[in-house]
Amino acid sequence: MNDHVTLMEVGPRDGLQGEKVLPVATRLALIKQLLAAGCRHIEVGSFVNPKRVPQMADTAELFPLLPSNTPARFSALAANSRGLEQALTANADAIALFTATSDTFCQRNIGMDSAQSVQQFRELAAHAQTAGLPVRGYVSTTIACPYEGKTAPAKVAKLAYELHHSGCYEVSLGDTIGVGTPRQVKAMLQAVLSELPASAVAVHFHDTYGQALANVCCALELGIRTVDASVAGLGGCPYAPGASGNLASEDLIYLLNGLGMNSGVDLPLLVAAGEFISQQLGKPACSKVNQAMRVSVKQTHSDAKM
Ligand SMILES: CC(C)(COP(=O)([O-])OP(=O)([O-])OC[C@H]1O[C@@H](n2cnc3c(N)ncnc32)[C@H](O)[C@@H]1OP(=O)([O-])[O-])[C@@H](O)C(=O)NCCC(=O)NCCSC(=O)C[C@@](C)(O)CC(=O)[O-]
Repeated sequence: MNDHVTLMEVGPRDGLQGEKVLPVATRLALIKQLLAAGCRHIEVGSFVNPKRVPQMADTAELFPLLPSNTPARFSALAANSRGLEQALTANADAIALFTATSDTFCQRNIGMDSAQSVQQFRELAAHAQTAGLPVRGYVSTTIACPYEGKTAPAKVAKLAYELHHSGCYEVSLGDTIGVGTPRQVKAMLQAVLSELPASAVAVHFHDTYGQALANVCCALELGIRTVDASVAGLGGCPYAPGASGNLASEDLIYLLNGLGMNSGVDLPLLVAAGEFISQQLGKPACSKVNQAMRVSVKQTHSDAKM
């Protein structure tokens, strides 16, 4: 059994896109802390319409400031050909492209239906590969859509197959509004794994109903070894009403450590990164691990006073 699990740290993109606008220097400081904690796959930002997602407006300024002497891979999300050109100019290490099972969600998010977005996806993926840029694909609303309801697993499998065959090295399956439970997630993943090898699949859970870690266990049992998560549990798609933050990276690493699985990520340093960004946002970190550690630190301090 392969005991290594890759954390795809999406906090600087998926996490921060749903929070208040932060300066580039703060986004950079977060990324440096994530690097120090051992994160090696970081989605740094997105190249989209800044009027629609102002939190990601300065991603082009952020890229040249990233450390160059690191084994980490810095990726960016793009929603159209202009975004792809920006990612190429920025020398991103990889590009993340996006589609969803739901026409309404696609329309609200990128102004086209699912079939049109797949067509655009193929064109962008071909262009990126010609330019030597690895492509990661997202399929959103894999369990349910906030506008259209439940998603059939066969629909997810068909889309995942199409993205994989358009050249994605990996397809990340998003439970965008975090409603899935392990039974539904298992059915969806089994459908996808009948078309794609587990090595080409990642999972991306939001934690709206507290099911994200249970769903990760389900994915691990099925052989999937890449998990997206966001430091401090930040985030959520601005076009998915009701979606709460992503699975917190700290909680994921705590789980993996407990299972004896290696991620290469240092939990205390990751917790520090979560505390840092939460302070910048003026709110407590959503991660259970951060909350537990704050309580135990307070307890130690009050014990010391006695
Ligand atoms: C797709 C677009 C860009 C189409 O953009 P549009 O606004 O729908 O229409 P447009 O193509 O006519 O462009 C309108 C304006 O945007 C500008 N524009 C257009 N493209 C760019 C660009 N790349 N960079 C900078 N500016 C751009 C363009 O120049 C124009 O400027 P104006 O004339 O009004 O001044 C837009 O709909 C958009 O930005 N959507 C936001 C998409 C987004 O970031 N969604 C959140 C990420 S997806 C997600 O979170 C889910 C995921 C991946 O995490 C997985 C999961 O949880 O399931």
